[in-house]
Amino acid sequence: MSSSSNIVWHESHVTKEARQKLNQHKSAVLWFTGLSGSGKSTLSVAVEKELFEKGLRTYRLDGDNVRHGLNNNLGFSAEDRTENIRRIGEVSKLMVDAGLVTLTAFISPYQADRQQVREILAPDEFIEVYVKCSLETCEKRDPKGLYAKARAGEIKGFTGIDDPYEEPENPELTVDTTSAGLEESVKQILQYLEKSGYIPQEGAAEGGN
Ligand SMILES: Nc1ncnc2c1ncn2[C@@H]1O[C@H](COP(=O)(O)OS(=O)(=O)O)[C@@H](OP(=O)(O)O)[C@H]1O
Ligand SMILES: Nc1ncnc2c1ncn2[C@@H]1O[C@H](COP(=O)(O)OP(=O)(O)O)[C@@H](O)[C@H]1O
Repeated sequence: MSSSSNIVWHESHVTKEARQKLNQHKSAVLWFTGLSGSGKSTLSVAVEKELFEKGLRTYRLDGDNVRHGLNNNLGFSAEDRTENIRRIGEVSKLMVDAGLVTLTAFISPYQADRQQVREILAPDEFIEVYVKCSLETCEKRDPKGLYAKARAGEIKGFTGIDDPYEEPENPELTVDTTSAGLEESVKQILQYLEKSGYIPQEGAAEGGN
């Protein structure tokens, strides 16, 4: 809920549609959600690289550039996670307005918070990608050694250990990284984006009808 009053939205002459036309592609958010270690960062980096090389205008938001800056006053309580996701949702919306394909990589453990982000965007602007991975596999990977710390009681309220993760109810896409390798998962996401008209079909003639 906004606490500001007497604020009037100032329309820009350069619209989102004009920016999309200039960029020659739709703008949207690819919202990666999943447990720590499921592969959100790895996948978003790899997918962004592919999109960038195809000539799309992209930007990636993840913990390093958000929790160390914009959200450096937030921790991991339920309230702080909700505020974290709310701000990231609003920043993503601005980026979509700027014509970018935006990729976000946050645990975003609560269904209601993800739904809230979905609702501030148009239906085809929010693509929820559930990076599904068993806790057992995430814990085995433990790329930052945080599961070991959580199990040892050195981190309290760690997602999947003693804090909840609510699985997406109706994601646009689920990639199961327990069984699939990185290349296969990237391919699955790119195929979805092609099929849904966000990027040109592989092999389609350039400038064709
Ligand atoms: N308590 C607790 N629970 C979960 N994760 C923790 C915690 N403390 C620190 N970390 C590290 O912070 C990263 C998750 O930050 P997010 O901003 O994605 O979290 S959230 O969406 O607000 O829940 C997460 O990074 P990823 O491993 O990339 O998911 C962890 O490295
Ligand atoms: N299919 C896959 N997709 C993404 N990462 C994978 C996959 N298979 C194995 N991995 C590995 O899992 C780890 C995931 O770590 P990371 O991307 O930091 O996860 P998160 O951002 O969700 O915490 C990396 O070491 C990555 O190489």
